[in-house]
Amino acid sequence: MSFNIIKEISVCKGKLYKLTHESTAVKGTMSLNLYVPSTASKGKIPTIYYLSGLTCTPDNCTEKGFIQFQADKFGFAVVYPDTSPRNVTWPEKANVDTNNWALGEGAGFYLNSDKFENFKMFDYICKELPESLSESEFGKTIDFTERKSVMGHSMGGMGALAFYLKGITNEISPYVSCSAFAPVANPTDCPWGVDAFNFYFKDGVKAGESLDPTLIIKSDAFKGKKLDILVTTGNSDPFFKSQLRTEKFIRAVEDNNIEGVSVNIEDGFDHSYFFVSTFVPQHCAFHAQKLGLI
Ligand SMILES: N[C@@H](CCC(=O)N[C@@H](CSC=O)C(=O)NCC(=O)O)C(=O)O
Repeated sequence: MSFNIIKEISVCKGKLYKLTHESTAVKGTMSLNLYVPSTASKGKIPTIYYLSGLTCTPDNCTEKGFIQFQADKFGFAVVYPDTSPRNVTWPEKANVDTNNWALGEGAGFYLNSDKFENFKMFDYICKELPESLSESEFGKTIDFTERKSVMGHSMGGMGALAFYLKGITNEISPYVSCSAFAPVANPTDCPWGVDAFNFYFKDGVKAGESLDPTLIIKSDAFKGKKLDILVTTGNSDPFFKSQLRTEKFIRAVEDNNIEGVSVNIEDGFDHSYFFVSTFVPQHCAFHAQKLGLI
């Protein structure tokens, strides 16, 4: 077994596994949570990967997202990865401000840094993690690699959108569907994204363009495409104007005549897990339908 089971917890009708494993991509020990639902289905159980936001560990959404109820209802497994490598030894000359919660640990931005060797979260989430999870290791047969969808919040919403779109163009193994809560939708044009790309890439923001959902979706490769994306953002989110750039994403979708992308701006909701958990049932039903579970 390549994963250490730190804890097995009864949650809803299924089991939550708190896991660690040694990652080659990030050159260190990574933590994650896995929820295995109660489903009695004979076929393989599909998987939703949940990508968290800035400052999160695998536990934030596990404890406050209430996805487990939906996983039992529809019959999917949920993988909650960490948001960065941990216990990083920074090069002295990098002069990293470890008090900045939007960079470094907890803020891996789902990219492959060419400045810091541990920060290869793109490779870790898209390749190493699904390929390392063995389908029969956790008591049921789970499809971690093919019948899979991706969901994320904020920085993780950016990751979810970028990964899904890169799957469509066959740069990585594809996801069936994508949903995002308050995603950082145009990171090359907001302070979190600009700071992160300048921090992680030698070429700064230019190198970040290939991970920017708004820039990807407005490219010729997506003209007139039919996609399966659901985005929900609250208009009382304190980051709505300064960081999320939802309106730029909507315009890119419209300008490129893309179908199958729903963006809902919900009145009065903020950026917290009160907001996320409110819309989790809707997002899970969307994925369940696309994954053929309903
Ligand atoms: N410094 C604050 C704010 C950090 C914050 O709001 N993080 C969000 C994601 S923001 C974009 O990626 C989050 O998910 N926080 C965790 C939670 O459980 O709410 C702080 O440290 O709270």
